Amino acid sequence: MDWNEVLREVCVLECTGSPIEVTGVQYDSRRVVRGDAFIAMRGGSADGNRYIDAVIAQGAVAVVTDSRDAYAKLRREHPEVAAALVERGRRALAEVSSAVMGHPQKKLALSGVTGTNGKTTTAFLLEAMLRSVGRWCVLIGTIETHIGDEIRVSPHTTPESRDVLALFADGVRVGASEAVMEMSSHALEQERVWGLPVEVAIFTNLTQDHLDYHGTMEGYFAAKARLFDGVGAPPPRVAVINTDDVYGERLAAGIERSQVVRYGMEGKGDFVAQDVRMRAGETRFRMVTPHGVVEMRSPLTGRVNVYNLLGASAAAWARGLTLDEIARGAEAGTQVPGRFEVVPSTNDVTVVVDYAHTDDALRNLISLARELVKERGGRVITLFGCGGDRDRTKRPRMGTAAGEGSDLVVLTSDNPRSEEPMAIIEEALAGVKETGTKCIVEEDRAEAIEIAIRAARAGDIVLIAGKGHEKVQILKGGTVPFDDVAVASSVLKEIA
Ligand SMILES: CC(=O)N[C@H]1[C@@H](OP(=O)(O)OP(=O)(O)OC[C@H]2O[C@@H](n3ccc(=O)[nH]c3=O)[C@H](O)[C@@H]2O)O[C@H](CO)[C@@H](O)[C@@H]1O[C@H](C)C(=O)N[C@@H](C)C(=O)N[C@H](CCC(=O)O)C(=O)O
Ligand SMILES: Nc1ncnc2c1ncn2[C@@H]1O[C@H](COP(=O)(O)OP(=O)(O)OP(=O)(O)O)[C@@H](O)[C@H]1O
Ligand SMILES: N[C@H](CCC[C@H](N)C(=O)O)C(=O)O
Ligand SMILES: [Mg+2]
Repeated sequence: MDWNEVLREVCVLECTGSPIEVTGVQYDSRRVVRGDAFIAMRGGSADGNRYIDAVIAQGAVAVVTDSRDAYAKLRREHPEVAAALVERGRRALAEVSSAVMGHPQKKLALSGVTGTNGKTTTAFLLEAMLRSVGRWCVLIGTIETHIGDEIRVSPHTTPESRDVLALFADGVRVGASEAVMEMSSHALEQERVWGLPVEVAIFTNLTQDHLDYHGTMEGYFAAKARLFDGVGAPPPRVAVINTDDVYGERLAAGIERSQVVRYGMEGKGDFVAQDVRMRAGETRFRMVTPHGVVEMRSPLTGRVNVYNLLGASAAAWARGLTLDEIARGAEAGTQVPGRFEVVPSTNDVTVVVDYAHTDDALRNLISLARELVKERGGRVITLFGCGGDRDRTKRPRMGTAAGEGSDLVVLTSDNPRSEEPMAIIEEALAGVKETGTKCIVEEDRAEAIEIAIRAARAGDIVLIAGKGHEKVQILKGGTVPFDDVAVASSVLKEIA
């Protein structure tokens, strides 16, 4: 595409260079090939401007930067390359990518999901509902990316705008008409979603996480709330909000330019669940809405999934589905990998792998487990760890949450990343100790899983929390394959 045409759509402060053709866009020097435009972005650990010489050597024909120094150097040393100076690199990345890729975001109806917990599950459910009426979707989120029937690995929950737009373009090529995307607080803050026209925005809840990045709960809330203002795009047409959540209620009260649809279980919303009946592998409830009442049935387990079903249903309604279609789609929504996933076994111990990695999620998970073992008089054994290079203040809180509801806690590692595993464990242990619950510490996660399962008696439930679908353990020395379900499964076979 003609570079001057591209620049017409970008907020440019200054530019130089003769007309050229660009064939692609990259923000990571390692991915640049001949004919690309490179957008240099300054980040927390690297500076794209440092790679400008390298990308030119690799064949980049245009370079965009928000650094005046880098721009001046470019003009001096590489006059043959088209250069543009912009206010903000990430915004330019979205604008350039959109122009080069032919604005794929305009060809899809986009639903965006944000909140601390439940984004992945809600997105999967909404996709299932849309698919059940024959609409082809692009799904972007933590576990995997779907382009219609094709499944790809997700490097991030919410990728950079360039990658989102490339996935949208692939979706359009295979006939997708809808996109469903998780929008993490990191992505909203960094404007990875700049210029995406969100049709329906969903807010699931807000509880403590990621304070290492956002500083305070107010900062974290402000990042999530940006989805509802529109990030380089108009506000969403419909805002679907869990108003049982205090932050959700605050958010809803401040919205003026979108249609607000409230959901919850406490009777005051538009989409409300009544008469909830739950057991392992099945949840039923009556969904009362301004448009009628429908019986809902889902293979997902637990109260948190009632919320996820309500949010997805309200969004599906906003996308034009009838209540009967929504109920059929909910029934078709299958197990989300690593979310209350029961490990198959012939033992009379139930082992569940779940992605709970905040104190709120742990509390919900443990109270659900407690309800399930109540009748058979079983105990709840909870295994967890806390991520390294992530919010340290949530560690003791997670410890307390695990200790309060469980009969036995097994404390271990969960992606220590650059940190010392035992130092993370100590911080979480302080929280468990406050509760007085017995706690076994075992740094090695595979050993810890074995200890937890071997400690269980008939009728008990073992919760393996924090890693869910993840297939690796990230350690200082490198990343190694690791799969909670596979490890638990082999222990269960050994003791069968
Ligand atoms: C804190 C955070 O969000 N960091 C992300 C962010 O980093 P950054 O802006 O600091 O960028 P940087 O790594 O310093 O690099 C600056 C620029 O130099 C470029 N570069 C860098 C090296 C090189 O050799 N060549 C090169 O061109 C990079 O591509 C980038 O354009 O942008 C980078 C490029 O996209 C991401 O890789 C990086 O994710 C890091 C690894 C990360 O761990 N992110 C997590 C916290 C995250 O984003 N998580 C949320 C979900 C959280 C949840 O599930 O609750 C997510 O949306 O995935
Ligand atoms: N609506 C909810 N409210 C509270 N907790 C929930 C809810 N839905 C799921 N959970 C808990 O949170 C865990 C993660 O769920 P899910 O993956 O759907 O959330 P997420 O917001 O996508 O998380 P992440 O930000 O890490 O990608 C689940 O395994 C479960 O323990
Ligand atoms: N995607 C989230 C949750 C990861 C959960 C846990 N497994 C961890 O590594 O902390 C994050 O990157 O913070
Ligand atoms: Mg997710």
